[in-house]
Amino acid sequence: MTAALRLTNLTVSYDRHPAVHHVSAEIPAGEMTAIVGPNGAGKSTLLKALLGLAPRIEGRIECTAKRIAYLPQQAEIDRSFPISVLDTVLLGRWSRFGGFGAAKHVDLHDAHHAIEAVGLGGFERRPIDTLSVGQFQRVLFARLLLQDADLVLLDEPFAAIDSKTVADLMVVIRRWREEKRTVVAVLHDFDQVRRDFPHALLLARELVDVGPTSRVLSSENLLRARAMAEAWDEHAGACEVPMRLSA
Ligand SMILES: Nc1ncnc2c1ncn2[C@@H]1O[C@H](COP(=O)(O)OP(=O)(O)OP(=O)(O)O)[C@@H](O)[C@H]1O
Repeated sequence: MTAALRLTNLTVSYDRHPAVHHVSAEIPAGEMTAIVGPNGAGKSTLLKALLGLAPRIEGRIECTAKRIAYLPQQAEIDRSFPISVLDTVLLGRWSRFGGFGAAKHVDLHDAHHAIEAVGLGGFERRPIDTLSVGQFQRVLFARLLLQDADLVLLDEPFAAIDSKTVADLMVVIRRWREEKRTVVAVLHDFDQVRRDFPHALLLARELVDVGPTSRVLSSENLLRARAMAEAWDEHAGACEVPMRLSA
């Protein structure tokens, strides 16, 4: 197995309180991996650490991907400003045309294509604050398509999304896999994970298991994850390196 991501003894903390603790794991390249675990298990924090967005990271993250795309939870996105569907999707190319550059013909072509691919043809001029949650999630997927990343990180992509939209967006995710891109998604629906994601990482602040989904989501592991999450001391401090006494 080629690893897209290798985590070694990764600890991520907020204000010196660890949210993810001593995690070592490999995520296979070109595969679909689900990150699962109870509420507050550290799943979103782990994704943010992979992007370098977490405040304090110890341990090691090795990543073979050149381009990473990230879909945050919808609740974290402010869509109250007046920007159209097309312009939002074009932001996926922002790193190529820069803050003051104009989108090229090819970018516009790809944006229209991506909007069609997520089933939103005809919505190009609609302001994003007029869209339903499911329609807006389609827009965000179209933006991911434009990013052309080899590692795609999705944080709860299907929260509050109906089954038709989930099915349509799963088509996009499966296509990424066929194109040998690596997909890592935080998910809560175990049935969906068992059905669609061959690999899983079960987190309860610490790693419970990582590997084939059928093994990782065993009832023993799920019970263990729940017990570990319930026993976690929210106020625990960061591990201190023992002070060495000099003679
Ligand atoms: N910005 C932050 N500042 C301080 N603590 C935070 C911050 N973000 C998350 N935490 C804490 O880190 C812990 C892990 O949170 P995280 O959001 O990573 O869990 P999660 O597994 O994604 O949860 P959920 O399934 O509920 O979305 C929680 O105790 C949370 O309160």
